Amino acid sequence: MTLSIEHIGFTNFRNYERFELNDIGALTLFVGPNAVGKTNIVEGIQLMTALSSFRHPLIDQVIKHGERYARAEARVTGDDRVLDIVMLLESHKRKYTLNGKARRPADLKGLIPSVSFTPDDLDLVKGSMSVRRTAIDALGSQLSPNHYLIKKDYEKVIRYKNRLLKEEAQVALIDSINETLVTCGAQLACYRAALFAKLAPEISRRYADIAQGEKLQVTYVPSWMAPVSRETPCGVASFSRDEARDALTSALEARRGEELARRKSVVGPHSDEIGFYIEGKNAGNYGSQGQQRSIVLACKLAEASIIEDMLSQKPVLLLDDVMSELDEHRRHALVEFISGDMQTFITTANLAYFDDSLLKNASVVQLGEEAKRG
Ligand SMILES: Nc1ncnc2c1ncn2[C@@H]1O[C@H](COP(=O)(O)OP(=O)(O)OP(=O)(O)O)[C@@H](O)[C@H]1O
Repeated sequence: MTLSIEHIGFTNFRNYERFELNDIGALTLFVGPNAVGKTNIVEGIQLMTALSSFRHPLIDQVIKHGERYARAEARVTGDDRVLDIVMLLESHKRKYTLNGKARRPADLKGLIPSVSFTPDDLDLVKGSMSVRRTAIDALGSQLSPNHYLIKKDYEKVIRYKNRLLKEEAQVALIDSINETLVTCGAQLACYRAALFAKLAPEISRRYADIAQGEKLQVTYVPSWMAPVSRETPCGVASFSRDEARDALTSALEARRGEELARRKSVVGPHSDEIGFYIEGKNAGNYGSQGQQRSIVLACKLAEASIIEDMLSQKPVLLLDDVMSELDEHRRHALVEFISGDMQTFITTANLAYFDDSLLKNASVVQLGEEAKRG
């Protein structure tokens, strides 16, 4: 399956009153000064493909100041198919249609997946554990609507449980919510573990290519085994759903007193641990900036290959101002990847980062003052 985006249009989206792009090819470069709206375009495309934004905005933040609604449309074509996807943001709600029919985000996930790479992605290695958990669930959600739905259910359960703990509700009530937590928590942990089993070796392989054979290990430790020492890697855990249910149930019982005392839920996938280790050392604590950047790049390339493998659909690549973050060698690795046949959108303030061989195959969209005014 080879679907690609042929047209995008935004109305009242961020700083754009109207932005439109037609006859989109394999590689598009958006060039312009700071604050002109380059990232806003990438965000719009991400909301139409991954159906999420790396900025995690509230709906109202995306609607142009002073307007009531925002609308984005994308025409996706390929394999004799024409898909018109529309997203409407209004009254704190986000609604999608596909060829005129209302669709839930879960129905559209994976249809035209995307991989984004932004300067904030460095937090994947340096940032808190929650950044890594969010990233794995965002990928899982594109690969499987069930991963997305279970994650949403789990988030609801954990919010409710935390409220009960905060209000010092009866223990019986907390025990009963724990039963639901075990059902969706075990399932979510299984989805994550299955995804890591594919992703971790691919990230390590990509990293070795970028970093001249250096050994990177990616680890996944479910909450019932955590906390573990972050000083030594302990692989990717593997378990069946029943094993996950039993382990989660036991851990919740064992740490019930702690949860009541701290008035906060401490066991469950929201406490799973994900780590990167270079030659056995925690890359978040000991990796150089260059090594951390290589890990992020390896993650992104691995993500793209896993999506293609699992969905038989190449993802759209969204690269927001990352060339300036990478040195010559890593830029080269990325450009080689781009030069494959994945549809790619890149933003930059400086075309000098791109060599002529790339530019001659690209369509360059100059964004200027008129874009700023919409
Ligand atoms: N809801 C909104 N309504 C109107 N304007 C908005 C809205 N949200 C963001 N903006 C404007 O969008 C602009 C920023 O756009 P964007 O982040 O895409 O810039 P950029 O071109 O990527 O800049 P840089 O190169 O500095 O990262 C800012 O001027 C900001 O005020």
